[in-house]
Amino acid sequence: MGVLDIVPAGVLTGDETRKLFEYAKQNKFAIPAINVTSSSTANAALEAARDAKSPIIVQVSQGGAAYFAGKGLANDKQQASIAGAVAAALHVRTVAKAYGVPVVLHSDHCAKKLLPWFDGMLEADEAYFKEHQRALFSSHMLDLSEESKEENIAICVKYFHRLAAVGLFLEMEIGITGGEEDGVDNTGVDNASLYTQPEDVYEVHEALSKISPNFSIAAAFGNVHGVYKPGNVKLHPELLEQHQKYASEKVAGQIEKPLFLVFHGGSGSTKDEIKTAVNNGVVKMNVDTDTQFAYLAGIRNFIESKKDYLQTQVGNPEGADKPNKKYYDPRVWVREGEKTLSARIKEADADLGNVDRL
Ligand SMILES: O=C(CO)COP(=O)(O)O
Ligand SMILES: O=C[C@H](O)COP(=O)(O)O
Ligand SMILES: [Zn+2]
Ligand SMILES: [Zn+2]
Repeated sequence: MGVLDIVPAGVLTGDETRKLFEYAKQNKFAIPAINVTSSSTANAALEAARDAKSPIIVQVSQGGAAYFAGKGLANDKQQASIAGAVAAALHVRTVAKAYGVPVVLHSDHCAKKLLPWFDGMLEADEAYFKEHQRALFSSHMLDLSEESKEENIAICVKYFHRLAAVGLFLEMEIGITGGEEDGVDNTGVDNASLYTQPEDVYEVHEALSKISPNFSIAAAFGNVHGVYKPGNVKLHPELLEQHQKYASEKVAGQIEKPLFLVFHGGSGSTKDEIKTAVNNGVVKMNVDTDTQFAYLAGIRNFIESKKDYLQTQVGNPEGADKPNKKYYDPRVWVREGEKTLSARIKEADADLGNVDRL
């Protein structure tokens, strides 16, 4: 019995996403969520999943989606971020089945000021639903963690009705992820808000579970975006156990771990931290900074080692008349980045226990 006995290959619906997360939680593994910015990075993520024989989450941030559409486009009304998110989704949809793996197609953090981006994606989901009886994406994230708890939950509830109507899964954030995301600078936030309280997590669960079971919670446990030298913010994945216990008691102990939890800021985390998080019901871990660095590594190494083949179109150490086309063709050097990116994703799969899961 494996994941493909539960959900199909290709892009999953919200219901299928929940079934996948339920299976992952029961079997104590989690799925990496990789931020992609192009068809090249998306393909590398799918390739890693195929090689690891595992499901994958492919996601776009607001800035990543704008990049997908093209940095030359205006984005004053989020038009590039909307078009890029749709383009990324259609690309992944078109090729996912060929890789033979289940894919959760997701959008990353959306703060209050970026809601027009969310609205645009949701309109695309609703249009796609009319034609195909399923939404374009599997899932979206709302991140109202900068607002009051009341407003955060109220906005999530409002949107969750609309998401549920077209079978979408929702990820929400309560407590703040430190570091930076989409121009929201959380480097100086108060330390307490980096660690969410069990009562607050349960309040979210209570409000959202009345609408649909298809949601997850990114509760903060000292998470930080980016990789920095060790500082005073410490990751405490052991705190997540309290959220599960508190929620379990509230639902009269019918389920041991009622919550689907999400781990933001996966880059730079230790294997032990990841293991503890997964044991406490984390089903999704976001990795961006480490995969950005991994994509660079293959390209950088290629450019350095082939330096003398990349200065002129004709002429290299093998002869003044030798053509260099097979070195400067982007399919050669970008491919090197795809290989190192794919390798880093497979490392995340191993850390999360997401290997040989099909
Ligand atoms: O949480 C993330 C995306 O939402 C990724 O964080 P890192 O860049 O620290 O891996
Ligand atoms: O939110 C964190 C993700 O790493 C997205 O980052 P980004 O906004 O630079 O694309
Ligand atoms: Zn946030
Ligand atoms: Zn994040």
